[in-house]
Amino acid sequence: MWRVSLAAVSTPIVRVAGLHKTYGRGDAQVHALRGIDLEIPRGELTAIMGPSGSGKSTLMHCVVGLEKASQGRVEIDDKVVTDMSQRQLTRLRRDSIGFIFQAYNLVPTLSAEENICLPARIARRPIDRARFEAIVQTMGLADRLDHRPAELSGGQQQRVACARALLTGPDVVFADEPTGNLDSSASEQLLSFIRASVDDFEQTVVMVTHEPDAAAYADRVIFLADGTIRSELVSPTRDTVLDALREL
Ligand SMILES: Nc1ncnc2c1ncn2[C@@H]1O[C@H](COP(=O)(O)OP(=O)(O)OP(=O)(O)O)[C@@H](O)[C@H]1O
Repeated sequence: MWRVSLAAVSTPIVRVAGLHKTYGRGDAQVHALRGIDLEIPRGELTAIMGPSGSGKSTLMHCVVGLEKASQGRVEIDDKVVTDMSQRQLTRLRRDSIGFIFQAYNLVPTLSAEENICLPARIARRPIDRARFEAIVQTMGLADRLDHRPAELSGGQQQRVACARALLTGPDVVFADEPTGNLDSSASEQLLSFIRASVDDFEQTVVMVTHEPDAAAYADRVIFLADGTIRSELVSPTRDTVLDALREL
């Protein structure tokens, strides 16, 4: 019997159409995004790559409504983000989206466990203990849960940030250079975990990265240059990513 993956048959979780973002006016105007059309499949890891200034962070910020698009439409799970009020955007980010940023944004006075559980507590959701245990075990954080962020290594702090983003099983997790300041072994651990969360929990993850090794963990890579999508790779390897980057 044919097995069809869920990602292949389901509708995209994120749809972007005709997205433009312009900063400033007159001589100081910058066209950060110049008409982006994009669909992010459910249950996949998508990487976004491109040179510095190509619009990667702007794209991610416009998709989650942290920045207001100048033109165009963004939908997340059929909800039109570009039509939402600030209040609706706050609720969307709280209930449906997980974030992993390079600056880990952990609360310094809270323990690792309290940090991981914080978004669930803010959203007044019960903690799924089985999922918590599974995530903490896979992340190798079980013996660090009582530690405050300052008592953890950079890699451990980033894994706490990752566990925090995944605990509630959000519709989609956005990660902005999640391995940016980790050494190679900490990077591999984190990417393996992100990969496992996609494979085992059908989590959807969108990750901005500069690193071909990190992009090779993805199901597909979108390449940006000068605020437009230049190319796309499915089932990337380090070498095919390097080739695509050279052609940008
Ligand atoms: N708040 C802002 N005001 C003015 N210009 C901005 C602002 N944010 C970004 N830009 C400009 O928009 C363009 C795209 O920036 P963006 O940060 O999205 O690029 P990026 O691909 O994420 O770069 P990097 O890889 O260096 O993080 C750049 O030219 C940048 O200078």
